[in-house]
Amino acid sequence: MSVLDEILDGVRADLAQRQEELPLDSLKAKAESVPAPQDAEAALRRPGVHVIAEVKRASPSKGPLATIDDPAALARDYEAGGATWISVLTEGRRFKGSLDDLRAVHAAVDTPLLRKDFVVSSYQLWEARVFGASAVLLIVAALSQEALVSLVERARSLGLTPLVEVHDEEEVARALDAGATVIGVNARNLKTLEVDRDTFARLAPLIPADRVRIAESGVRGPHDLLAYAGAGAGAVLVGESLVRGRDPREAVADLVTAGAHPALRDRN
Ligand SMILES: O=C(O)c1ccccc1NCC(=O)[C@H](O)[C@H](O)COP(=O)(O)O
Repeated sequence: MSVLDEILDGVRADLAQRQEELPLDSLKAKAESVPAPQDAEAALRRPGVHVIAEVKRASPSKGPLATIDDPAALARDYEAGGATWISVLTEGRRFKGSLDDLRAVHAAVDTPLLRKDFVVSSYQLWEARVFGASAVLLIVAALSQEALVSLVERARSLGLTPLVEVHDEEEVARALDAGATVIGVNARNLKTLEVDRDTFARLAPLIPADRVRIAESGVRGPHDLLAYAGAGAGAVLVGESLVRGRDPREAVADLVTAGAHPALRDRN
């Protein structure tokens, strides 16, 4: 069984429990009192190469990364550093995240939030909406094409920006067929968990320039942002190097400064 399959088994079990505790109709009723999400895609379409900073405690590839007792404080640092989006991992078993983290971060910052999880059901989109996300991750490798198309449409109908994640040529074609306008190329191979930063340069030419192209994983500092930008990235998604670093605000600010270089400004 692949790592992704193992993660998905746990996600489905946890989801079934939450659905039992709070039926979909009750969840939908909660959404009525939550303000509309921000236009997260528009934020990424402003000039420059954007930084998506991730609240990430642990991962299947590295195990524990950082304690993060106060995700809201970390998110405030990311916002002060100039992050365009903040990604909040909500998967509990392997990444040690939670919807409570998303709620806490939402209460603390104005920056658009990405619910970073393994979405397999529209129930999770409603959760994302209720807990304050403006965007959701949809991983092509985790979904049938029918489910992907349906979740992209449903996310948009809830005002959420779908970030559709791909790992190879076939998945790029599936993302485009599903109508994805924000596409993330994850350099982390979900079978081996190895990071190959060249994946973005290989796949980016297959993604039309009118889509937002996000380079995910393996960003260690401004030099990696600039390399991804040179290959066509409009944004980078960064987790480990920020949560393990000495000063997350400064680390985000350094990336944001690199992404705002005049040579990169008019590319989006
Ligand atoms: O990070 C992992 O080990 C991982 C394993 C299996 C599926 C997804 C995984 N990571 C999710 C991510 O996409 C990253 O958290 C994100 O791109 C940030 O990457 P990094 O800056 O390398 O922490």
